[in-house]
Amino acid sequence: MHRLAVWNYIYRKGLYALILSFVLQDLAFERIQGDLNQEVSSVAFDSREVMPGAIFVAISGFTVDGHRYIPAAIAQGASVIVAEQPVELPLSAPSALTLLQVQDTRDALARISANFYGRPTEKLNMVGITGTNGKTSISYFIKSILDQAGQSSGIIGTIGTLIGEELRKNKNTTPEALYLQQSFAEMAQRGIDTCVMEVSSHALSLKRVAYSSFHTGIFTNLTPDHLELHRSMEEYFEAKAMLFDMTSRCNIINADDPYGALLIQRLRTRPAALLTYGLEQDADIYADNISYAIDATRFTAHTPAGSIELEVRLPGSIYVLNSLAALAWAYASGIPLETAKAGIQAVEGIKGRMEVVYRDDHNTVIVDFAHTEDSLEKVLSTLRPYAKSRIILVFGVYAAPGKLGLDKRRAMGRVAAQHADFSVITSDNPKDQDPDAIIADIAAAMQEHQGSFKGMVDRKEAIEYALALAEKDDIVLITGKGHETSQIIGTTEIPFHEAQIVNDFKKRQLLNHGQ
Ligand SMILES: CC(=O)N[C@H]1[C@@H](OP(=O)(O)OP(=O)(O)OC[C@H]2O[C@@H](n3ccc(=O)[nH]c3=O)[C@H](O)[C@@H]2O)O[C@H](CO)[C@@H](O)[C@@H]1O[C@H](C)C(=O)N[C@@H](C)C(=O)N[C@H](CCC(=O)O)C(=O)O
Repeated sequence: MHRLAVWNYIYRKGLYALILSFVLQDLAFERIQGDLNQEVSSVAFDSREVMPGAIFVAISGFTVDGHRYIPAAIAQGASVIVAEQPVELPLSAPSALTLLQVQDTRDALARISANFYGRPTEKLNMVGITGTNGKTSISYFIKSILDQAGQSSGIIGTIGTLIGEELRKNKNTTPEALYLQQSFAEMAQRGIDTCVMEVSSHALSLKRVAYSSFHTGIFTNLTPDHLELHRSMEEYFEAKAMLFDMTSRCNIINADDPYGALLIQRLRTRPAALLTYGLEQDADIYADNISYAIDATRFTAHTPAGSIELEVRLPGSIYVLNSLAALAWAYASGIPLETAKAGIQAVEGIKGRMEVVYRDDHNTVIVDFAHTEDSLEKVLSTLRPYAKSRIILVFGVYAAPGKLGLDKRRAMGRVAAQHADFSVITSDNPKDQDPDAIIADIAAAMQEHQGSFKGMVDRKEAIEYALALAEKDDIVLITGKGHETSQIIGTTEIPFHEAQIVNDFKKRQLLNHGQ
């Protein structure tokens, strides 16, 4: 049974008497038809997950209209329908069915889910992290600090939802409101103190985190990404800024980022405390004496509570900044600096973040999540001082529509041509787009900028080609969204494990050389 169904089942069979009017608290309606005093068993926004006695919330989606599935939801046993469009109930609908019309069903889903699970964020120390880059590593650093401090934590983000030792995969970085509230409730029920979560701009715009309360908000930076949803950088910024309307205790902002500086101005007058971090001395938490090596970055971190020497086992200034954000959070939470230091230093590597997946006397192979021109440029320029010879890059551009997609391919091609010594252009979650056409667009941009490259549609073959090409002291860098555990080609999700492909190839290579 789906885990949500199990959870809903527990609620249904448990001590909770969930009366509809209780679940609908603080929700405004445009139309009410039916009984509000009935018991409800569960909440669903997907007809395929409806259980008998469920509230079905119809979402007008980007691909299909959820209102179309109301008859299916009723057939599955839904006893309450929440819609944002006028709805004609099928003649076969039971007379006891309640129909509610609201202005915005995404907003209603968030409110209903929070009420259904007992407003669990009020029982947790909630830390929300937003920004284009750095969210995942900051959440790892904070979790590790909490481990050192002997406090329990849960994580929600790119890696999935981690509750105790159990890691569940998420469809989205920040899941839909229903799944979120369910996870929060589970954390609260298990006595977890702190929930550290990545809050995407999609989640903020699409109200996935509405009616959640956060003690702390952290802002990392803003660079062009997801402009297919937000249309402009201003809109993207305003989406991210929404998190800070929900924070009650502390806002921690990267002062080095221009959008961070803008946010700092805006947050100065808010009741929540404001802490800034950055590489410049005018930030509240800052770093100096930075020394970079491929295995570790060492620096002195300064906080209002004193200074400490830190060693972060990840290359580049970006991880100095991300560890400063975690340090700022520890300082704001009253955690001793030595405990924070131990926590930060205990993080040995982060999946998909400059992750060294293979290293021997000849080569280093690194996998990174970079999938925007800005992050690709950052990763390549971070690695450059460490590269004794060439950087061979394997990359592609994930499916993005129209002009936006074309601009992205051109920009990524330019960055690769300017910063890598050789590139293998390949597929990166092309979804329903033609991978050959994507590669051709990138190749044209690389040619324009005098880059050396080869195009290969099959990502596995592309990785193996780059590995075979690598000579002594070359770094092979594999970037993109496809580093996760699957690729989406057409509508099929294909399992894909880059670290494994690299290690299998290297094993074969060693065997072939008789070693
Ligand atoms: C653009 C976007 O955010 N889309 C999300 C949206 O999809 P959608 O609106 O297209 O949904 P839809 O397929 O049209 O369906 C509409 C409704 O009909 C329902 N339905 C559908 C079929 C059916 O048989 N019965 C039924 O009831 C669906 O459950 C849904 O409620 O609602 C879906 C269900 O909640 C999400 O999974 C989906 O995220 C997709 C997978 C996605 O790729 N989102 C990305 C863009 C995203 O959110 N990214 C951010 C940031 C990532 C990062 O930078 O880290 C994230 O937080 O992940």
